[in-house]
Amino acid sequence: MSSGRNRLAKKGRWVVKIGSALLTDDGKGLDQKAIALWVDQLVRLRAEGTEIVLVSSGAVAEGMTRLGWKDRPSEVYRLQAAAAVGQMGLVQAWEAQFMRHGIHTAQVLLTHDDLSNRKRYLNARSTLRTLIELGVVAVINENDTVITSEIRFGDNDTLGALVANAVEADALILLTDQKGLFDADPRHNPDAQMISEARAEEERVLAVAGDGGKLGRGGMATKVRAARLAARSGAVTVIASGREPEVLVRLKSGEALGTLLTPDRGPVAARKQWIAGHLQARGTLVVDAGAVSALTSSGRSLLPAGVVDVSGDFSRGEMVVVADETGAVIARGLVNYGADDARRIAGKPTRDIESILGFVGEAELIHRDNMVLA
Ligand SMILES: Nc1ncnc2c1ncn2[C@@H]1O[C@H](COP(=O)(O)OP(=O)(O)O)[C@@H](O)[C@H]1O
Ligand SMILES: N[C@@H](CCC(=O)OP(=O)(O)O)C(=O)O
Repeated sequence: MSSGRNRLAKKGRWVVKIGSALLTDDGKGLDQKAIALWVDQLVRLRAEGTEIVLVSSGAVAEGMTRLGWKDRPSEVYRLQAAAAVGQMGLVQAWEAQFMRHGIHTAQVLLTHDDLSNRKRYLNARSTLRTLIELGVVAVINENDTVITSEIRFGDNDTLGALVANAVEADALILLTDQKGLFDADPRHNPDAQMISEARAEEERVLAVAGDGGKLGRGGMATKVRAARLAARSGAVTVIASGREPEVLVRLKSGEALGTLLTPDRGPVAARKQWIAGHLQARGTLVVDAGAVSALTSSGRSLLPAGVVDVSGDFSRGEMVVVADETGAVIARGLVNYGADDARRIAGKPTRDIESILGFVGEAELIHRDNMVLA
């Protein structure tokens, strides 16, 4: 088994994204039988220790069916209205199927901005991680009411990748209506061959990926781009057919189904680069010797108690530098509290956060997962 396939066989966290064509049987209405079968598989994976987050498309397609529309409208406001109608059916279908197994689901509607803006990213991340801890399956879709470009291009693949980044998933599984990525679009080239495994960054992989079908979807191009995004936090991506019997369970057992797209870096290195890469530091937290040792020797999160000084003007989710009392930079990370709140809780025990601020966002000022040591 290749090392990428091997990663799928381990316990881990999967983001499973199911596309519109599959969910609605190519626009004919929600395929309840297929949904029941995917849920049975997801429940088995969970029982074996895999954590699952679901990204479900299909709101526009289901809304069109419910409203009796034959053709996908080009007006964005009509697409948004259709999505609002269809989303009702979508969440009902997932909830009913998971309830058969006594598993709670949660509806989460997100935009790409929510996962790019640092503050909202941290908020979405905390909610999703809490749902995972509670054993609830999040059913995520785009918040189509407030977005325009994503709905025009029909792209939940990117959303799946951003979610994979946010929850630090080990794998992003893109279930679609083809067996995988072919070296040419099989709708137009009957001789096209499937690519079983490649690096997400390989040029040829993006070069062969074409657009989607009549439901106005992103096609393979958005899937390959999603794999590249997912690779930023070290996740592997699989593009596979949701119609393949037991596809999820078989992937988990390491079977070489679909196309596996692998990251160039391991999860830790990829994530560190992602945090450090694009952001400018907005402030500095000066920490005492105890905190320096907790961060550098014990790999701990930064608690307010160890902070002796806060400078700069930053908001929750922005990047700050952590320095020791001589000014040497120890780490960088995404801060859980804005500058004013950070100043008020600096030097205080975590248990006092609530009485000082009137709420507790997080116990840490910077969680170790959001921190890169210098
Ligand atoms: N190289 C390729 N290999 C496989 N499918 C391709 C390729 N290029 C384009 N496609 C098209 O991409 C479609 C899947 O993408 P899309 O319709 O957006 O699905 P989903 O709704 O599942 O996201 C396939 O039906 C296929 O026609
Ligand atoms: N969020 C919208 C559009 C998403 C979409 O079409 O994505 P996909 O079918 O996965 O390429 C929906 O639920 O219909």
